[in-house]
Amino acid sequence: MKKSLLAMESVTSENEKEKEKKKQIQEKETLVKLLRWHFDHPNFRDKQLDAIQAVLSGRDCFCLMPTGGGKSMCYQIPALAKPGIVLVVSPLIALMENQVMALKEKGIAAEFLSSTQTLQVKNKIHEDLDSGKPSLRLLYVTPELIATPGFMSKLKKIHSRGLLNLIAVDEAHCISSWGHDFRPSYRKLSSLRNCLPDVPIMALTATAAPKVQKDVIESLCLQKPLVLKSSFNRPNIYYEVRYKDLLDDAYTDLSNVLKSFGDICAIVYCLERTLCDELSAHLSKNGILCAAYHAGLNNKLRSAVLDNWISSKIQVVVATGIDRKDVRMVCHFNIPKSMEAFYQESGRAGRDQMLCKSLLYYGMDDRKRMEFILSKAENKKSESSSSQEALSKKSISDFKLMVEYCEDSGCRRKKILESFGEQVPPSLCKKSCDACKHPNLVAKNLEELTTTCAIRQKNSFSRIFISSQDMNDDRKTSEFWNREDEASGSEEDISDSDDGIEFVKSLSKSKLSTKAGLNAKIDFLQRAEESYYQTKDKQVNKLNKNAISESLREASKQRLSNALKQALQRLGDLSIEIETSASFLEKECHEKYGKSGKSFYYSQVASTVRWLSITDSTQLTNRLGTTSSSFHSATNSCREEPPAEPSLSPLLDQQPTDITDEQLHGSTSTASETYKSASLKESLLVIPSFSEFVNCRKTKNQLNSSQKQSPMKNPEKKMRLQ
Ligand SMILES: Nc1ncnc2c1ncn2[C@@H]1O[C@H](COP(=O)(O)OP(=O)(O)OP(=O)(O)O)[C@@H](O)[C@H]1O
Ligand SMILES: [Mg+2]
Repeated sequence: MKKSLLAMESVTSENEKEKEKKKQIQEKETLVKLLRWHFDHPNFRDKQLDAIQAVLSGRDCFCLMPTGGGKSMCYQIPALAKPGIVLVVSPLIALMENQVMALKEKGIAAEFLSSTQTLQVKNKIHEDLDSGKPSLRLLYVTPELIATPGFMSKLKKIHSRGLLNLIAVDEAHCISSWGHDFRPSYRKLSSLRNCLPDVPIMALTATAAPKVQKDVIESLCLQKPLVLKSSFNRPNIYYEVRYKDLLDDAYTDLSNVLKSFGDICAIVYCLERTLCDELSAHLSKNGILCAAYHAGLNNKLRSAVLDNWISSKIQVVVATGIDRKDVRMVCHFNIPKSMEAFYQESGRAGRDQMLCKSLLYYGMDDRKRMEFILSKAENKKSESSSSQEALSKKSISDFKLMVEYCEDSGCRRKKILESFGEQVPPSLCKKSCDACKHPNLVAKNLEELTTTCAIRQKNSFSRIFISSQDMNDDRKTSEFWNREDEASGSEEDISDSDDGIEFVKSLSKSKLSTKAGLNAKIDFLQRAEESYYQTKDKQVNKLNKNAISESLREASKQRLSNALKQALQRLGDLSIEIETSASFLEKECHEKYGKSGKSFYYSQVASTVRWLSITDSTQLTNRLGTTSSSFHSATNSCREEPPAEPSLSPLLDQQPTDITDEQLHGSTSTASETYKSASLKESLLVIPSFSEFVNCRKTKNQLNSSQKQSPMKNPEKKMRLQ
């Protein structure tokens, strides 16, 4: 009896299992059909289906996938699988706009609510939500909106009608103060579970730090969530670092890189809005279709830039946060503050899985500036609480990892993945970073960087970097004015700014009104700069620090002499007297930049060293022979021509394949640029000081406005006016 009962039970459970299995297969088929029908993708990617099935069954889910891994699909498909609404919380208005636009193009009813919309549009969305049968499937909102009592009661009403299927918290790492992108407003999302207890929550992020993961799960009160993790490797991204201190001009270098890629779509990240604007202006001047995009622009202009970029009318955006799937290159013009931030931003490239490139411009001044900002934050936080102090210590150690990424000669990919705790087999990179592809060149650049910095540290102060001492003076903190603007945005507006900028705000005690116009700001900056240099110059005169000392000149001569020796080894014996030639070259540098200060002088020496490492015998003898007696005998006139411009595999790597690393001594420029620069220019462009730059801009502005004012200068306008 007992036996047969057991047998009966087992038959029943077998049947149930079968039924369950069948149901699952059917459900999977339905979901795949939805994916194919709406998105044209043949199949789900790794872990997507598990995530979708979990939330459809009412379970919470924590979804950790790399950038571009397809996280959005994990909440977009559930929105289509049953009637009702999926609420998506997103930190960036640009991301919301972008996704909503893409969904609408596919005929999917999606909207977003933010302060950027007109009242009319907002009212229409609210009407739909209040109706018995809303047509909306996906509603994107900012975390600030969730926190408003009015909106929360609306959500409760929708839920009471059984229409709220899922809450997806995108970029969920923003909730954690341990993350790279902490947004206090995200903290308010913890009320979601209390107010809407039985609505499944899905947290999505590409941030891998275990502490952040734990924090996200706890803060959102996820209950027994299905935790899904994928590898963070982005095999389609080629990683490269260029060293600003070894380049003649990073602006021009970037401009050349972008031009050499043709009409690709790119994002350039900058630390500050002013730099965004300046860089964008520089690139535009060089014929690159480009625009600045940041929270400082008015809504209309931001939308216009976004539209133009998405519709390919512009090629490059110089941005603080923006998205498109066919981005072929992401450039960081300043070092990011952490590996997480870098991974997230560089990951905006190649979301279509095609080859793409991450290019980081690393500069010592940028590094020092970031270190200063972080240490200032640490000082401030250590005065408040111990948890805050721990946090800022973490920021500093996070930044160290980023510096290692730039200053270490090892595989860049390995560095990224290991910083997220992933085990990396040596075969993983497959030469898809500059350190693996050109180890000798990278090592050489790093060596030169070390020398450059050592000498600079010893002998000069930079005219660009404002040292920590100087930062205590109000007049000298002016370069952070743009951050103050950023913080002045309305709460709901943010979504493109960084909540974690308070420490910078506190630095920026400038007396300048945040509402001041551009010209007022330029005037202010100019006065600040003048006073800065007046004070500095007084100090310098007193201590005679700015003079290019004999010992610095001697060190430069030595450097040039070493570079010359290497050049002669490479080119064969040209019977050049090394010491005399080195003196001649040093004198040239001194004559050109001796009066402009050490940085300029030193940069000219560095440039000459680089030139020596790639020049050919004809160019060398011409430069030395015509003006110096150092060239003693006829040169080997049958020397080979410099190599023809190599054919570039533009996205993966710009180094020529037929030239060894050893031949490319010391240059981070592309081979083509290097050869061009060797043959075309023997002298550096004169770099204007900030004042010169501002004056030139002012004159231009005045000219423009006087042209505008004078009808005679614009006959077309005059005719129209008449
Ligand atoms: N199953 C799939 N098959 C093919 N392509 C897919 C699939 N799922 C998503 N994609 C595509 O992958 C790209 C990246 O997707 P998505 O924007 O969702 O990534 P993400 O993980 O949210 O990245 P990020 O962290 O940068 O926000 C999109 O172009 C999307 O259409
Ligand atoms: Mg995403």
